[in-house]
Amino acid sequence: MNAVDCYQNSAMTIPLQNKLHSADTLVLYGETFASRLLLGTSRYPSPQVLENAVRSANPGMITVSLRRQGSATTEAHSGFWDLLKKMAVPVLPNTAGCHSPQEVIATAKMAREVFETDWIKLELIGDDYTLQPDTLRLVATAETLIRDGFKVLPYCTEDLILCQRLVDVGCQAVMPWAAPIGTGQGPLNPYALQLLRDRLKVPLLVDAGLGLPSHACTVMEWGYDGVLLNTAVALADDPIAMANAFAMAVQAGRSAHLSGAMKAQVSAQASTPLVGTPFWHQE
Ligand SMILES: CC(=O)[C@@H](O)[C@H](O)COP(=O)(O)O
Repeated sequence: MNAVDCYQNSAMTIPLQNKLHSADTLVLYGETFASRLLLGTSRYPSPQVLENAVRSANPGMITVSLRRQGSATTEAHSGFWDLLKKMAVPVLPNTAGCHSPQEVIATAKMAREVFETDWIKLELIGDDYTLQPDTLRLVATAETLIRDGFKVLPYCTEDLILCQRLVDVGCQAVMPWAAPIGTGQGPLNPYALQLLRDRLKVPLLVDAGLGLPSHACTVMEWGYDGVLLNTAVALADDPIAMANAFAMAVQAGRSAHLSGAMKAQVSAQASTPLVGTPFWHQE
């Protein structure tokens, strides 16, 4: 028995009856990832802080904007590409800043060459003020990319039918927002996000708008498979500590989800056992 298989304190060692939690990993398009937290690489105070935050979070993937970072061939940006390679975390290129399907497709193809990966986070912006995705053109764009061999992770709203259509055209995972990018407001529409989780069987990751570890923990408790976030870590006073806090929150939420939470009760239920009945037995 190893350390993962048991719970220990000074008085006793308790074998875990269910090993599900230790074996639990994020699987997307048949690939397994080390963590359910995906992290963005923008807006950090310095490359060193970015590197340390990534090490602190140990994310499953880091997402990178080809358009925002510029070409790896220009001297100004080559340090960033070197840093990405040094961190040795799988890269998820994104199409941030693209406003048309044509821009998205050209950017995705360029990213595939630069990063030598078929993964793409599909961002097709429909409104510059809210950075809301262009929901009307998203599905067809995703379909084009999938036909071209990309593993598409679409950033979308929490609309059930939109997400269903993305799955219908071949997206094996969907990434609804919690709130507009960079706002840190947390899940603004818990009803729709939970409904989505109930209705769709594919992996779902919340992408954008998370501001606190508790937001990440909450969506993981709902059964979301992962989260993608950037601003909440990059703009924290201590991004390295915050990266770790998010990593722990994601794990806590996942573990709580797998553990089966009690049902909330309307009225008080005595938790102090009656004499002679220390355990509750289901009939
Ligand atoms: C980096 C990236 O991909 C963002 O566009 C993403 O949506 C994260 O959003 P937040 O910065 O709100 O976490």
